[in-house]
Amino acid sequence: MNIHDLTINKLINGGYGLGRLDDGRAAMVRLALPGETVDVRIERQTKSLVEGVAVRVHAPHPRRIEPPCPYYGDCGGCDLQHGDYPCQLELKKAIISDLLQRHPEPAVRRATAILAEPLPSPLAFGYRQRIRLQIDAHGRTGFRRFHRHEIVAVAGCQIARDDINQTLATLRPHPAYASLLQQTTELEIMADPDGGGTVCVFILKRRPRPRDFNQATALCRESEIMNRIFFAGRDFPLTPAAGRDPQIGRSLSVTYPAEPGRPALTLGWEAGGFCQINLAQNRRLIATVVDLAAPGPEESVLDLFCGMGNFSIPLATGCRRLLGIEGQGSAIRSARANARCAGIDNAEFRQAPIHDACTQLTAQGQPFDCVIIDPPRQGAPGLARQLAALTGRRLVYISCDPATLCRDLGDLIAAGFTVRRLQPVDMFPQTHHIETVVLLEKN
Ligand SMILES: C[S@@+](CC[C@H](N)C(=O)[O-])C[C@H]1O[C@@H](n2cnc3c(N)ncnc32)[C@H](O)[C@@H]1O
Repeated sequence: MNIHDLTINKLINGGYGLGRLDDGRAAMVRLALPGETVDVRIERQTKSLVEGVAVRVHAPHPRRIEPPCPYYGDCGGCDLQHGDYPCQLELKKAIISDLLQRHPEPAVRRATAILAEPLPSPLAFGYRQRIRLQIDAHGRTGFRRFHRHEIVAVAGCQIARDDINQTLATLRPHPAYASLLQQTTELEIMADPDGGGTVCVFILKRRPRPRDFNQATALCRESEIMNRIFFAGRDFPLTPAAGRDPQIGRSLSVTYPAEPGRPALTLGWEAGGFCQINLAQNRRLIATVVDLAAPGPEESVLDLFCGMGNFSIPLATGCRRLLGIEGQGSAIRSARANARCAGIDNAEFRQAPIHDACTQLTAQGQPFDCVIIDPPRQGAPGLARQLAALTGRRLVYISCDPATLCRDLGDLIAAGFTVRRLQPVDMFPQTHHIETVVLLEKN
């Protein structure tokens, strides 16, 4: 069933256009823009809510464009490609602003006044450092449809870096590739900027057999751009399968050249481990975090959810002492290696669940001048009081979900913080996702 002539009032978190039906129900509509009048194909509905997708636009937004990707609308990925890039930035700011304004805590609502313009990404397409393709029962590779298990087969991805698309193009005609895909559920292709090529991880249905290793070796020999192949699976760890170099190292790395006021920076991480997806924009994200944290040479810094030391390494060069905490063992190994490579000897990295580590540090009663927190999408529920106890002066919160950020800001304000700066950083062009860096100070 379709809805006709629905007016979209605004875009909300998740990238949905919000409208209201004559019967009073709210309608959340994908692929629409504010102010548009659209026909909607209903995908789900309840007594109070209808969800669907815009199938026809009668009165287009002035910044609506023809999406360049042939899979747009089918693939569940880029849900803002129908707006030009400046329009996407405006919409992302409006989404954060709307969430702040609807918060029950007046101090969160007041923070809307200091919400800065989002920092645009240097690249609006071709920026993703890695993609994860799903493999269907016929050995086709693709991305999932929106909220569906079904796969949309793709030959490439316009938001991925060129070297990733080139890798995919060289793999596709190869019989060894088709054969490996029969045993594969997911394929991750990632760029290794310093290594000058790409790395593939085949997630296998079962433990690898000698024939799989032979096929991986054949693929590496044929492809000029792919440096290394790994196998991984549910019941076995990341396993080197083939590589140009007989010593198949696990690390990938990026080097950012020196800029005025910022020394050169090399960051490495292990294949399959976390790194920010948009490496060019990551340089700006790091600069934003360092500028807001502004650690003095006599200050101590606590970096929670530190990963491979993305913020810890540049922060440690400007402070007396840094402690980084992170749950993933491979990330901690990389953080220690990154510190060694940068000649840093004032940073310590501990592998621990964040809540446990915060409880322990709070009990020790030694606050840090500055605390950095970069949690996953779920945010940091239940940590506000501990963060208040652990923070001497400044807290820098890096968030990839404005809804959980606003919830946590309410708790942090109640725990004794004031919001001083709110800087969105666009790490994910063409999608509704937005990173926000927030500076809070202890009252
Ligand atoms: C958004 S990433 C940020 C990593 C790093 N700050 C960066 O910029 O690359 C979140 C990190 O938190 C880690 N993590 C998630 N939940 C955790 C938990 N409960 N305890 C410890 N670490 C956790 C993940 O392994 C991941 O490295």
